[in-house]
Amino acid sequence: MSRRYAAASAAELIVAPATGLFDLVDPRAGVWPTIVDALGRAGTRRGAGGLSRLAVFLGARDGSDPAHAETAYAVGRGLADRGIELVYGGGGSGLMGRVSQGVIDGGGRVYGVIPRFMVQREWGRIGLELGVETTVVNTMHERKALMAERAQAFLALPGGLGTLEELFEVWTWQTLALHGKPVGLLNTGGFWDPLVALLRGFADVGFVEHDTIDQMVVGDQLDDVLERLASVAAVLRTR
Ligand SMILES: C/C(=C\CNc1ncnc2c1ncn2[C@@H]1O[C@H](COP(=O)(O)O)[C@@H](O)[C@H]1O)CO
Repeated sequence: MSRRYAAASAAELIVAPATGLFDLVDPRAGVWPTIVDALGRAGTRRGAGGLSRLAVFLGARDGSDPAHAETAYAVGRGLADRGIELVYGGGGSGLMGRVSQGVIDGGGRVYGVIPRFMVQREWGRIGLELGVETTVVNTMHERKALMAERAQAFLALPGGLGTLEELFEVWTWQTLALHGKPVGLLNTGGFWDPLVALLRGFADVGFVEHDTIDQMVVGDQLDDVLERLASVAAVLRTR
């Protein structure tokens, strides 16, 4: 628990005693990135168009195509290079483990939010690594709310039911104007093409706005996707 700030009532902050820095940081106050930047660990480049905290939703499994694991790791390295904090579900397995390992290896920042029952099942990222901050919450709902609050934009990589659930929740909240944060799909190997086609079909028959789908950033290059997320964020901010 933070000394200067009360952590979210239902959340319990795990601190890294090796640094002692986390004691002074409210996970939601944005102080942590400032401290890390001051220490010069976060790289020299600011995130594309000012994005500095990105939530990534992705599989707790690797899937059968090794390209997805490679991409997830590369995305982690890419976020570290750009000084963008990874906000994610705190897991250590599958693509979740890969992306967070990429960030750690690149010397970047990881902010994980994981429900207690997953920690008890040892699904969380193990160990207290430099640059990794983990918040343990009581429920899946609290986890998603905290991630959504912390991140400035959302990006889905390949995954399964959990990934879809997380993606659709933040996307639905955006259409309801509960937040103005952009949502994107990293379309490695055309993974998301069937979903986009399905949703375009929904729009054709009047259940989804075409604009809603057009605003979703879909691309297979991280640089391009990050730039477009930052542009959409600027547009949504003006609404
Ligand atoms: C599947 C295996 C272990 C499960 N470990 C998980 N660790 C963390 N988070 C998980 C885990 N399983 C499901 N989740 C939740 O769904 C999201 C990703 O799920 P998907 O269904 O794989 O897309 C994740 O963010 C969690 O919400 C053993 O291999």
